[in-house]
Amino acid sequence: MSENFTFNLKATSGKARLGEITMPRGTIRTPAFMPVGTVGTVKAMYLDQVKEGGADIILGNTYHLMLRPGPERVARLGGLHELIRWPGPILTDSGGFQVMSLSGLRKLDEQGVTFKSHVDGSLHHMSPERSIEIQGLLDSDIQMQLDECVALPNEPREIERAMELSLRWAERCRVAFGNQPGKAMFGIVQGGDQPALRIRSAEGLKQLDLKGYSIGGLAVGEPQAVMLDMLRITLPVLPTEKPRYLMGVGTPDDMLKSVAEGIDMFDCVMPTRSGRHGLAFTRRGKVNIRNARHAEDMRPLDEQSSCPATRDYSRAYLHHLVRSNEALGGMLLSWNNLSYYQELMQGIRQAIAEDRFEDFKAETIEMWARGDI
Ligand SMILES: CNc1nc2cc(C(N)=O)ccc2[nH]1
Repeated sequence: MSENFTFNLKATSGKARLGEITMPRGTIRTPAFMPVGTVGTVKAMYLDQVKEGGADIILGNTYHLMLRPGPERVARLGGLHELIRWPGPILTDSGGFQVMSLSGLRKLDEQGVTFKSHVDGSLHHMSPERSIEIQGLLDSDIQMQLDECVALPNEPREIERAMELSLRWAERCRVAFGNQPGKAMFGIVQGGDQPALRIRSAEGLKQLDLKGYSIGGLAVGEPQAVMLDMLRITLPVLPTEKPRYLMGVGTPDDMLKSVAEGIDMFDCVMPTRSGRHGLAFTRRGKVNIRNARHAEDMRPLDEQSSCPATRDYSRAYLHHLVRSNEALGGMLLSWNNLSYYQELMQGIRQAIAEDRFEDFKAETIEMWARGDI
């Protein structure tokens, strides 16, 4: 534990980095995968399971929490950690991405965004300052600047406009965040698939001397090769002694290749969302448990796993639960998938510690290439 936010780079293997973020609420082993706790719950999971499964930190979505239960109410109830009973670090996004993807966006200008709630149609305005205020009311440990993330492909002029606006909002968020020793505010690099804009965004954020840097504006429809190219362009510009967080990513393949470029933190709804839809992630690839071929297969997903959902339940039973739309189906597969994601992150950290990450990456991708088993 530390009364401050510190990042300790412990080892490298190529460009892959092994590190630790220490904060008052706990230590985050990096590379880290952050389960998404959208509205104060990692869907279909008990947070004890999330913790025991290896997660050091979870993510909360500001957009959802500001609409329900509301930031002032969460503050009255003692903050998000108290409310949801998660004692470890929580990272909150700014709300910007989901305002633009989920709400009825009404207006976006220099001051911020005005939008209609997808819950009850009520009108809301969020400025950079209000986003930081909300994240403070939630008692968030790592807070994100408000930014504008544009979809790809897109016009370079539009990408540039959104990137420059996000840079100005980063400065306003930095001022609004002030000085909170045990907490951090991360800037978000934008710039789409335009190398010069990515560099300008990263250079601009570096001037703000932030505690960490997110790579935004990716995993929004572009090919994986474009995403990786943007990492190769952006990461060398950022300070090596600060953590880098790739937002919304991703599949095991995405994460392995992004760690190889120097990413330290990930978040993605993939393991939980796909678990609820019957897709299991295992060491030997994906298993679509809805497929009829599992109907009488009494093998577990992986008898060698330490996760009860993976080791103790037959595919036949999982198939039955998912086909019957039973809640337990999504619960067991979410548990399996998060367990696999954390097992993968632990394998990544161990491989970097032993300077054999490239081999680990190749072996893991090859195991996956064999596909459904
Ligand atoms: C699922 N893909 C994804 N891309 C993201 C980009 C951002 C961003 N702020 O640029 C946030 C969340 C994101 N999720």
